[in-house]
Amino acid sequence: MEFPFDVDALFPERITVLDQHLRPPARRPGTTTPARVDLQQQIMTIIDELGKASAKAQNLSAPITSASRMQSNRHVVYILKDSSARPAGKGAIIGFIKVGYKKLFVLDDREAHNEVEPLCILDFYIHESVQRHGHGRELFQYMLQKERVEPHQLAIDRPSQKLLKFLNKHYNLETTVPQVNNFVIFEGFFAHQHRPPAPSLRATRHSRAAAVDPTPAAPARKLPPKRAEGDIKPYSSSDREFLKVAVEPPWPLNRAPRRATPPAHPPPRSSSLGNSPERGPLRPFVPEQELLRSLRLCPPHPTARLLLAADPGGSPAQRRRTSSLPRSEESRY
Ligand SMILES: CC(=O)SCCNC(=O)CCNC(=O)[C@H](O)C(C)(C)COP(=O)(O)OP(=O)(O)OC[C@H]1O[C@@H](n2cnc3c(N)ncnc32)[C@H](O)[C@@H]1OP(=O)(O)O
Repeated sequence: MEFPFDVDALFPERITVLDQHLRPPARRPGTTTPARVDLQQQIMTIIDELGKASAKAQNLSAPITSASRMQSNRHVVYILKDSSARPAGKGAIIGFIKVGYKKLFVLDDREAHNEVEPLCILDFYIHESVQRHGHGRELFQYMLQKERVEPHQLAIDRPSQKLLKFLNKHYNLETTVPQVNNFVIFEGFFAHQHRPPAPSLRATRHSRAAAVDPTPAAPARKLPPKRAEGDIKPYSSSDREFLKVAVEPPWPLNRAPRRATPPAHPPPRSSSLGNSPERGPLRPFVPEQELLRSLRLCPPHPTARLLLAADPGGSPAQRRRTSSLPRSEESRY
C-alpha cells in the first residue's frame, strides 16, 4: 500500500506501535523533519486508508479502524511497513493489527459467566498482494511479545474465516468456548483461573450469573473487586456494534430460544471450530412478522387512530420510509 509521502522516513522501524495520541515516532538522525502536525496528518491518512482496506477485505459496511476512532479509544495499532519495496523511494505499508483491552462477560465451559478484561484482537489486515507470505504471523508475533500475552489468552472480535485458519495454523487454536456475544475465545482461556465451586444442578441461570469470578487469569489487567450482580451489565460491546442498524437489546433479551433440533438451514460454520459466533451477516433479532404482530397488539395512540382511520393501509411512501438501506446492505443485519 503506497502513499504520496515518505512512509519509510515516517516509520523508521519495520513495525511501529501507535496509541491514541498517534505520536510520530522519532526520525532517523540526518532525515529532514517536517512539522509535527504534518507528520501526524500522514499517520492519520495511513490509519484511515488501512481501516478502509480492512473493511473492504472483510465486507464490512464501514471501517472499524480510523484515526478518529483511534483517538477516542484506548486501542493500540501495530503497523508493518515494507522498506524493501521503495517505489520512488517512499516505502510501503503491508498491514496492521489493532488490539485493546475490553471488559467482557464470557461463558466458561460450564456456562458460568465471568467478568474479564482480556486483550482483544479488534482488527487485522495484510494487503491482498502479500497475504499468505508470513507477514500476518510476523505482526501477530510481535504484538504478542510486546503485549506479553499468550495466544489462548486473547479474545477475538468476530474473527473472519481467514483469521480462524491463521490462528489454527500458527497457534494451534481450534476449540472455541461457545459465547453469546461476538467475541471468540479458545480452550485454555480459563486455564489458570480460580474456579468457583460447581453450581448445583438445580441452580438457575440467574444464580449462576452471580457466580462471576473476580480473579480470572486470562486478562493481563487487574479487575475491580467483585460487584453486586445488579451492577453488572450482562453483555459485552463489540467494536463492530456500531455497524448494526437495529438496536439490539442486551443479553439475555437477544437470545434465541434453544432448539431441540438444528434449524433447517443452519448458518455456514466450520465443524472443527465449534459453535462460536462467526463473522457474517448480523441478523435482525426479532423476525419481521413477529414484530408486526406485536405492533398490531399495541393500542394505537389517539392521533395514530385518526391517521389509521384516514388511511388504513398506510401510504406506500410511509411504508418505504421504514427502510432506507439498499436491499443488499439491509440483508447483512
Ligand atoms: C478480529 C479481526 O480482525 S477479523 C479480520 C481478519 N482480517 C481479514 O480477514 C482480512 C483479510 N485477511 C488478511 O488480511 C490476512 O489473510 C490475515 C491478516 C488474516 C492473515 O495474514 P497473512 O499474512 O495472510 O498470514 P500468514 O501468511 O502469516 O499465514 C498464512 C495462514 O493464514 C491463513 N490464511 C491466510 N489467508 C487465507 C485465505 N485466503 N484462505 C484461508 N486461509 C488463509 C492460513 O492458515 C494461512 O496458511 P496457509 O497458507 O498454509 O493455508
